[in-house]
Amino acid sequence: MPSLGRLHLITDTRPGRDPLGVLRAALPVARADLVVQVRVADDATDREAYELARRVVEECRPYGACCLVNDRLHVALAVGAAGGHVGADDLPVAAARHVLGGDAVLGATAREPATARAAVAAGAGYLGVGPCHATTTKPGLPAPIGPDGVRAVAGAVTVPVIAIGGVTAASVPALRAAGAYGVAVVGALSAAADPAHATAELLGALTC
Ligand SMILES: Cc1ncc(COP(=O)(O)OP(=O)(O)O)c(N)n1
Ligand SMILES: Cc1ncsc1CCOP(=O)(O)O
Ligand SMILES: [Mg+2]
Repeated sequence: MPSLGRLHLITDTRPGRDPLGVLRAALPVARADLVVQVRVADDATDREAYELARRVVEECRPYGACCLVNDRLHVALAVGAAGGHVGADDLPVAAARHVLGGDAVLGATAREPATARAAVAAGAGYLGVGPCHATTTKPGLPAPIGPDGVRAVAGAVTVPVIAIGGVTAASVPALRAAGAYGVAVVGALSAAADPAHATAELLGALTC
């Protein structure tokens, strides 16, 4: 199985955003280093999630980039995505692994070492850890854990840790130094004036 990409682009489907446009800008720059997580609003229909995920899988294929689907694992299976990501309000990790099968990529959200270890024991292949920094992208999140929180989780598991929440190219070095394997971003690419350039900056920070 190819190694997990280090830059996770999470789709931004809020009004005024252009998730496929951002993806088309990022793909030629990041290629197989890119993981695209299809994330739609909670009130989006399954059909809307399916149509977006289907197009993301098609766009990713020529570049060898990996497409994951957030929360809706039946959509992941339906479009032939590489896997999915689950958190506390979604299927439990063991159930998600059962649904996706042993070879799929499965990520789980964790903020603390104990939950991180439990998620890995239940079948998670990577962990999304955060919020690392303040973000307005998702309301109602707990307080940011910062690089120290990332260090605590990364020290407790052997699977890749993907730092999420308010991540910018400027914050990547400290997160990497804390043990993050990669980062997941919404706003850093979706709100960028030049998403291709922003992708190159994030990748540069991740690989130096
Ligand atoms: C890489 C990554 N990490 C964390 C999350 C958050 O997942 P979750 O806690 O289930 O929240 P929602 O994204 O479903 O609102 C993620 N999606 N990706
Ligand atoms: C879905 C999610 N879970 C924790 S932070 C976050 C949103 C991250 O978005 P941004 O990169 O714009 O801060
Ligand atoms: Mg979720």
